[in-house]
Amino acid sequence: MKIKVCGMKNPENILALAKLPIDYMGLIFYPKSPRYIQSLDSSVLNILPDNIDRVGVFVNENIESVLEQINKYKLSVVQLHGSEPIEYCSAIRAEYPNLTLLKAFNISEEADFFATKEYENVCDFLLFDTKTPQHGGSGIKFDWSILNQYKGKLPFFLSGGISIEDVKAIKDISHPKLYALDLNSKFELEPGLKNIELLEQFINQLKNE
Ligand SMILES: O=C(O)c1ccccc1NCC(=O)[C@H](O)[C@H](O)COP(=O)(O)O
Repeated sequence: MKIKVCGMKNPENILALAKLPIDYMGLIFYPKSPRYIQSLDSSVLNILPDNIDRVGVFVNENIESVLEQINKYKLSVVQLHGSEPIEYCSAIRAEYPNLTLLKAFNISEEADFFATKEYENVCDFLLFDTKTPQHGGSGIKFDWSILNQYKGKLPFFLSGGISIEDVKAIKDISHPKLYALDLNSKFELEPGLKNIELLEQFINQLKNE
């Protein structure tokens, strides 16, 4: 199972996180988020090893700005966390054919999976997060039993309030399309500052115990 840690913005914290066996590091380009990276110097990311993908998280951002940030931060993954339509995804895909596109869906009931179907041909992954007004970073879990109703072809990231307490429940999920876990606010000392030891503990419990 792959691991994404989202909402990084502190240079020392990024440096420390880069030493953990994670697969994706998320940077939030949404000004209303307390994890908004604002003016992070992009050279801070030079220390990231090649095996950690840089994910840019955007919420209904204008496409020009997304393209600009892809260039500036050398993003290899774009996570669209708002209500971006198919055409929006296609426009980004047309500019960056090799970019990995991740479309987030806020889930509260089975019917929320219906809308994922039309994204199958333009995105690489889905991300299922909890439905809340602030789009993401809520620290709230949705009912994971609903996942059984997801029959789509794209693999997904599981997101929304995942904590160290959830290791067993995660190991019990047998969905064939579960690809990665997305960790965020339940591993923070403050918004945007991760507790590296707690993350390490989670990863060890998930992978070794
Ligand atoms: O984290 C945020 O502040 C955020 C705000 C607006 C849109 C997306 C945001 N985060 C994106 C993520 O991928 C988070 O990891 C995901 O929402 C889960 O967060 P959490 O519930 O805190 O584990």
